[in-house]
Amino acid sequence: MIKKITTLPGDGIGPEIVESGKAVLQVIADLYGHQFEFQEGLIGGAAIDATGVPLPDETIERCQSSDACLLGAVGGPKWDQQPPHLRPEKGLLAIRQALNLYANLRPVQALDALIEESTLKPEVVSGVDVLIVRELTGGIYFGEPRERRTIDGEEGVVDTLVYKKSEIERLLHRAFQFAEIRGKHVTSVDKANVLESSRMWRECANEVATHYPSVTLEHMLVDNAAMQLIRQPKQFDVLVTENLFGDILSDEASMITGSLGMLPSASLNGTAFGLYEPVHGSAPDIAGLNQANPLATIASTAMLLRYSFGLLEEADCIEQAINQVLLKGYRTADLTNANAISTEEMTKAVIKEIKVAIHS
Ligand SMILES: NC(=O)c1ccc[n+]([C@@H]2O[C@H](COP(=O)([O-])OP(=O)(O)OC[C@H]3O[C@@H](n4cnc5c(N)ncnc54)[C@H](O)[C@@H]3O)[C@@H](O)[C@H]2O)c1
Ligand SMILES: CC(C)[C@H](C(=O)O)[C@@H](O)C(=O)O
Ligand SMILES: [Mg+2]
Repeated sequence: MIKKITTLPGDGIGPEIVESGKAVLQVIADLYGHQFEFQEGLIGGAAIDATGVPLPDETIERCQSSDACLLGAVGGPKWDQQPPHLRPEKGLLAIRQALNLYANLRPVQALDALIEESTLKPEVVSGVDVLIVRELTGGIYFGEPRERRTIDGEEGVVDTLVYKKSEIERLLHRAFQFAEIRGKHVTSVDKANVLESSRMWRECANEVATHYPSVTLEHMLVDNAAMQLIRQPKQFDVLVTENLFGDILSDEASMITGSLGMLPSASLNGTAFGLYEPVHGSAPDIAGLNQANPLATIASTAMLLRYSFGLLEEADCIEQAINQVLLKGYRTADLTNANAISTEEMTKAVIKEIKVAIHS
């Protein structure tokens, strides 16, 4: 099987962690007899520096002509003062929109090996398995107008939250479909006590729920959800929400796992194609130091194999290898204060476990 993968390293720690993900994919290809063809694309600050724009057309074309993409992260202080259309983050938003990647899966699993590293109590964390399904191509991230303007004679600003009903419904269907094969419970998170968009979201959730009789639906206001995620995360199975709420809640939920460096994601558009990336950003504070935790990116490659290539055994193999290295006590600096290993060492440790698993 020949599959084309476009890597988009981006900025900060992006190139380091994408290198890790690529190395793991290559080992899987070698050991299982697959052929993965890699090509690279420019995005974010790296693209701005090289071409003047955060998402060159060539990058979109490369992604469109591949079976899946693996992205590192974009952004950094170097570009923070740029106008909006010349910011690295614009490249990320634009690729999500160009490829119609509306469904963003952000699984949050508490691994037994990291129970002690979580900021929450072991009994609260143990066994947590939440799938956050975040809407990724609509909402306040993309609505127009968005501008500075004079309001009542003074300097003001406008951002706009827009959703079409069909955009909400297609995402909710995905969430319910995942719940059907998981814990059969959907928590739809909104701010229906204030926002009209949330009131429509709630109506859509109620309607979509009628198509999935085996799944229970609960509505939760986002402020309460932020608290409940920390108080009792095991009450959640699938948590579905709009773009901005999903962004914030997933970073919060990462602390259940012990580190933001542990959270993978898949961005899907309803076809087999997907873009896979860690939930975290470009971590400018540790960029280039070989300190970043590569496990979120490596876990994203497992999602890539599962969702875009249907390679379930291979995906499981990567996830088990991650578990094994953590059980053996390997930790990058985000997970320990003592005896931290480097990005490269962690990557090698995972690859070694994959090889051991396949040869045993
Ligand atoms: N998907 C993306 O490309 C993405 C996501 C979030 C933020 N960003 C961008 O990244 C830049 C920095 O943002 P930020 O500092 O708010 O968030 P961040 O996620 O980059 O970093 C937050 C903190 O977590 C740490 N961290 C993140 N990933 C880590 C890893 N793999 N291993 C170890 N530690 C890790 C960082 O060192 C930092 O202390 C900004 O320009 C932001 O816009 C990009
Ligand atoms: C960098 C930023 C645009 C992005 C987002 O808000 O979606 C990031 O925080 C993420 O979670 O992928
Ligand atoms: Mg985010």
